[in-house]
Amino acid sequence: SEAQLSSTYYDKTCPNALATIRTSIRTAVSRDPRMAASLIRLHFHDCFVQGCDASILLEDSSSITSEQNAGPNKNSVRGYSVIQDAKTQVEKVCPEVVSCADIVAVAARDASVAAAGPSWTVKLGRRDSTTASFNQAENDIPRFRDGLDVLISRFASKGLNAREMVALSGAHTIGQAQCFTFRERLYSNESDIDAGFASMRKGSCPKSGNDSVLAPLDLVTPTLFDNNYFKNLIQKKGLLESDQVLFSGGSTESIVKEYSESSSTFKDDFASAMIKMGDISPLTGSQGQIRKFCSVVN
Ligand code: HEM
Ligand SMILES: [Ca+2]
Ligand SMILES: [Ca+2]
Repeated sequence: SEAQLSSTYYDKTCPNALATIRTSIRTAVSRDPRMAASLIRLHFHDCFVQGCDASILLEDSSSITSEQNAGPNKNSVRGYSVIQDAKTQVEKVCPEVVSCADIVAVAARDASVAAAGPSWTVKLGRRDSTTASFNQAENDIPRFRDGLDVLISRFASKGLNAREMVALSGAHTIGQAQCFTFRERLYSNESDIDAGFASMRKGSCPKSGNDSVLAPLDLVTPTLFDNNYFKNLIQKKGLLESDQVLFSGGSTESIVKEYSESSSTFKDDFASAMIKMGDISPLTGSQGQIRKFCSVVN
């Protein structure tokens, strides 16, 4: 008899929670448009490690080995301070009521809306962990060199099917990636990369050069949450190997094609899949705690 998340969870205890978070996220995205992408990714990397429990926000301490230093996160995940800023505003109106985990989930939705992506009703009532798992962050978060079968099984182990995985990967319709994440794909003489696209990207990502130079994950509409990501894949212009592998002769090709032809199908499925991802093993009831500061256990 586990407690369920509910969209009305704070209606009585903090009626202004959602409006307060929204204002905070809108301000952050208007200052730095890329933050919309970064906040969606932050929720993903939280939920894939111990569930959606704000474990990713905990910093190193005597009792915590931070997930922030794990391979997929280090010098890569952004937005920690944006979440803390929203938490600070929420604490002013309702101290010690709203979890950091819920703020991350709401921020991801508000970020999607800010980038002209879909909206959805966020379920609430997650509590914050008192632990983090560096090892799970190393082992469970998908990697950019993963093949299709590995990707499918990683998502399956979190309760998400292949169609949901393809929809969620559509988050790469916005945001940026560093050179080291796609360099091998550019120089490996693969047949599944468009030659013109490869030579364009080689310009700013030479064989031996600055690893951290950025390129847009969607070359056509990098700040707009649309279905162009899927059109790119059909043209062999996916940036990461883990992007292109979704349209490379495997079982997910028909889903990519479907999303490339219907923006509304993609957006509806993305919203549903984000709700399902937000449901990954939440702490509820008396489990965990409501942190006072998102980066430390009370
Ligand atoms: C399918 C497996 C996935 C892999 C292997 C993957 C990998 C990556 C990598 C390597 C980057 C660039 C990081 C960097 O260069 O610092 C990135 C960026 C990003 N990822 Fe994913 N990702 C996956 C799925 C997802 C999902 C499910 C979401 C969200 C629902 C997501 C959202 C994003 C966003 C929005 C960015 C851009 C972030 C920014 O600009 O700050 N990704 N991803
Ligand atoms: Ca987590
Ligand atoms: Ca786009």
